[in-house]
Amino acid sequence: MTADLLITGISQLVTAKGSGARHGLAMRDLHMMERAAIAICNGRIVWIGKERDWNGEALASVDVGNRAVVPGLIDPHTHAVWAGDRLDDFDARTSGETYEAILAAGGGIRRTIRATAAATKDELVSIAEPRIHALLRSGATTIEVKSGYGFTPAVEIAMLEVIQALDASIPARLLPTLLIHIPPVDTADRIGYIAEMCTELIPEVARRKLATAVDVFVEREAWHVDEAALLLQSAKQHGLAVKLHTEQFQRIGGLELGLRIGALSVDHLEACGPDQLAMLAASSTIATILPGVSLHLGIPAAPGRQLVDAGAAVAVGTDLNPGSSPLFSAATALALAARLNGLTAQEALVAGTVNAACALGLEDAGRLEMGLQADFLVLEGSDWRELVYTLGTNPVREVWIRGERLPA
Ligand SMILES: N=CN[C@@H](CCC(=O)O)C(=O)O
Ligand SMILES: [Fe+3]
Ligand SMILES: [Zn+2]
Repeated sequence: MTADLLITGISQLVTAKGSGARHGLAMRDLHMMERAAIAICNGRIVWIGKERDWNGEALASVDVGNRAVVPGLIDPHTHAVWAGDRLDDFDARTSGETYEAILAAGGGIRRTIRATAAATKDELVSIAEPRIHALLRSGATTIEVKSGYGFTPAVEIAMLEVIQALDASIPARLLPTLLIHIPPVDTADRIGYIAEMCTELIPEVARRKLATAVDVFVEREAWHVDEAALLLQSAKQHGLAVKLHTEQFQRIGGLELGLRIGALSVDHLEACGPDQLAMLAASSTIATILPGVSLHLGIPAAPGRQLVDAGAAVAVGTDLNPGSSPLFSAATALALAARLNGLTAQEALVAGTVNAACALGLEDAGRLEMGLQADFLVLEGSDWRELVYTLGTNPVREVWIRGERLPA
């Protein structure tokens, strides 16, 4: 066999094997190979095995110096494109105000919507670029990015075009989601707004392939279940996958709607109750938990441990956004999931790789296997568990995408 490149000096190569989401305790089934090597051709993995078993020819080789290698992480939930800041909200919250009260008073997400509408597309690209780079440096080689700070169809489309432009200029793969975030303040306008989304925005997004999924925020201060159902049904009619932000603060039926409608994922789940665990476990919907939100807002952590024990397929994301989770590291999201949500290191790695890929409808990502794209991380240490153990510094030494190392 001839390869373009052979990666050697791998102390441990750790990956889930085989496609599909891992449910429950199967989230601990990782495959570990010591003193491994990876052969790459045209950006794809053509061989993985023990270094001593390689008998092909490689045009070049790189010795990673006795370090652990894991698949590139998948961040399945971010709002990385926004303008302005939420520092005044942060001041208010650290002085005792709640996130929901700030939102109800016209601040919070609405403040970011005003700032984002006032920015040009070029400005949004240049503000968001360093954020995506931070996620990439932290190990995320595939990143979902939501719109949702646009509000009007024109600005939502502009946000999705910004994500498209970022995707073209950054080596990470970006997956765009149309987020129908919050309703107009005036109750009387809600029905008209939903109609506009269903007849104008969603069809245009589907026609122009500007997003692969539609997400709706179900919450007392956002959309109610019957409203979300209309929006998500329209998404499905137009061939788009669906997702929900749900059970963040209140239980108002969003999770049940998500399962009924066949959502790819239900995200947040901080308020998910014990009676909902089995329902989620019996479904193919991924439970995406976002520990940065619990840390930043001081709200209860989603019951990650209970979800896994009940048999659900759990994914972890940063939820990078200015209001509820200014978390710029996918590796730290895994580290927090172990501390706040009770996942083991093994479960956290599966949650941040294969299961996160499934939350985005991707079958071909989050694993190191022959035939798949060579997206992987070389860690600083020789024991892969440092990825989930480390806090406050980057455990990721090198990020490789399509068989190429990103410049440091
Ligand atoms: N929960 C609603 N949406 C975002 C927060 C957006 C914001 O506060 O700007 C979230 O995922 O938490
Ligand atoms: Fe969120
Ligand atoms: Zn979110």
